[in-house]
Amino acid sequence: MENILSAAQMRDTDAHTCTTFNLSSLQLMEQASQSFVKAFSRTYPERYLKIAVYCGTGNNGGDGLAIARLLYQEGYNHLDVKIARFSDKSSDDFDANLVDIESSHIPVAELKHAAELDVEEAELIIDALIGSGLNKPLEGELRMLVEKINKLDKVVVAVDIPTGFKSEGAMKLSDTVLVADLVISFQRAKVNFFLPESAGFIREIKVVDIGLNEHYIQSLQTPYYLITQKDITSRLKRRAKFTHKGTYGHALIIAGAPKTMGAALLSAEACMCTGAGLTTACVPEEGLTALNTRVPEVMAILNENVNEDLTWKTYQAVGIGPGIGSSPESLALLTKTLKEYNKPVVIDADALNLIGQHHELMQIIPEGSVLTPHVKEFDRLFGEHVSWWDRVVTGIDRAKTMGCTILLKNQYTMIFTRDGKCLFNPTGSPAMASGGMGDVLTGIITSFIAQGYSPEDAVILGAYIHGAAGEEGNDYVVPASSLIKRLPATIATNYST
Ligand SMILES: NC(=O)C1=CN([C@@H]2O[C@H](COP(=O)(O)OP(=O)(O)OC[C@H]3O[C@@H](n4cnc5c(N)ncnc54)[C@H](OP(=O)(O)O)[C@@H]3O)[C@@H](O)[C@H]2O)[C@@H](O)CC1
Ligand SMILES: Nc1ncnc2c1ncn2[C@@H]1O[C@H](COP(=O)(O)OP(=O)(O)O)[C@@H](O)[C@H]1O
Ligand SMILES: [K+]
Repeated sequence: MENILSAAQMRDTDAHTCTTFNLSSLQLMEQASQSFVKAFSRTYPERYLKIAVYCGTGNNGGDGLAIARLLYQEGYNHLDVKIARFSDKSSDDFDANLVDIESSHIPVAELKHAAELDVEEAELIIDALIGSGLNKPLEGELRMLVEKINKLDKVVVAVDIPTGFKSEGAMKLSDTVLVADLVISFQRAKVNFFLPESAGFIREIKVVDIGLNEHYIQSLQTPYYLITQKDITSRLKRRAKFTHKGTYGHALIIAGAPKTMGAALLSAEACMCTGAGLTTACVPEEGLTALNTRVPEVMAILNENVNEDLTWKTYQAVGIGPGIGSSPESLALLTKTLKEYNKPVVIDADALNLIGQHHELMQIIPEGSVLTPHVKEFDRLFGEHVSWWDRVVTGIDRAKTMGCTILLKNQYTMIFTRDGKCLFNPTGSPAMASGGMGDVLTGIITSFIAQGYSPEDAVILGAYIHGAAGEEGNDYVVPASSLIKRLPATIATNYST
């Protein structure tokens, strides 16, 4: 997994890299600027583009000056630099790059006040006003300048971080940020890039290697990690020769009510398609014909017969919740499951809402269980939150105190682990934003647990494979039932070779 660093850790890495690689900070700035220019010219290869580079007077501004010089050398000759000099302070590396640019052919203008910005002829603006050095919300002249640039409606490419955007900590949609079409960010994505509030400020992100000391970065402690494909290939086990259905576990999916049988069908079919050796669905009698017709591979237990027909030790994994509703019978079935199945349970949807209404059930959730809320279910369980950052804080805390893995669904689904980490899943697509998708995820995770993966590994694999299957084909929308059909192939392509 890739660890995600705070702004302070990035600064620390910057200094450490200079020492260990025997580089000056100015040389590191040059490296960072070269990496930016390489990525920029791939995205915007037209050399006739009119570009304005807006620079602050810190190191982000220093990068901006070096980038302007390098772009000019690359043939981007319709380019000018505007320096927002709203204070007397400037960094040494900014000053050094200013000397270089002043001896070039690039026009440089200094703005002492935001009001001095009149017309902007450039089609594209490079934002090098402030990066990771933001120390308070934008105010005064800089805020006015950013608001003015936002109104120009130009294409904006941010250096490292958009001006005004915090690397970490709670964000508000009302914050003033220079809205970026593209952020070319240095070495690591920043935590807040993965939270939904960023959508209002950032359209696309590219992370470029600027040659920081990776060995050192990986030694840094952080709760935030990004899951990579390697984490999946290293976890997924092949189906070996001579194995049989008994090798891959028996999963029980407790789901569905007369009017929401689809949830049970989706969840049970996803469980089967993810590779559980056997899948049984516990459903109401009204759903039996649908189940037998739609997924003949899946066996059934009827809700009304659980007391006679259900033997817990038959099942290596249990998932409960999709479409069970909130009836007293569902509450009783949930309570029975949590009390009697003394191994981890995958708890989703209505089961989470029932726990939200009957908080005493929290106490009997088996150790190591998996909770898979979407945002509303998360808030019903743990209280209202005003920002996604606050949910991250709560998720980390609750997963530790409950001894459970909590998966909070989103574009970048967050997985809170029992040892206090927050893992971001990179796969998935807005094509997946349609009903039934979460029911499929429950089936997938339950299936991986039945096959012998630890609950945490099952959640990591489940979130990644679910998202990867949703991305395939780049479709406008992926109905949940179509995603299920892709699962066997998606899993196969993620095996290590
Ligand atoms: N780490 C790395 O790996 C590498 C980092 N590099 C680059 O360095 C960047 C970080 O540079 P940095 O630390 O100098 O901070 P930076 O973003 O220029 O901002 C500081 C300036 O902003 C000002 N300021 C702050 N908040 C403000 C506000 N609300 N409103 C108004 N002003 C405000 C602050 O003023 P002050 O508050 O101190 O008066 C100061 O002048 C990083 O993003 C990357 O681009 C690469 O070159 C090499 C590798
Ligand atoms: N924009 C998106 N990007 C990535 N994944 C998404 C997106 N929208 C939805 N999903 C995924 O689809 C699933 C939706 O789950 P949920 O809201 O519980 O659906 P339902 O209750 O209809 O089954 C989650 O796993 C979520 O991560
Ligand atoms: K910036």
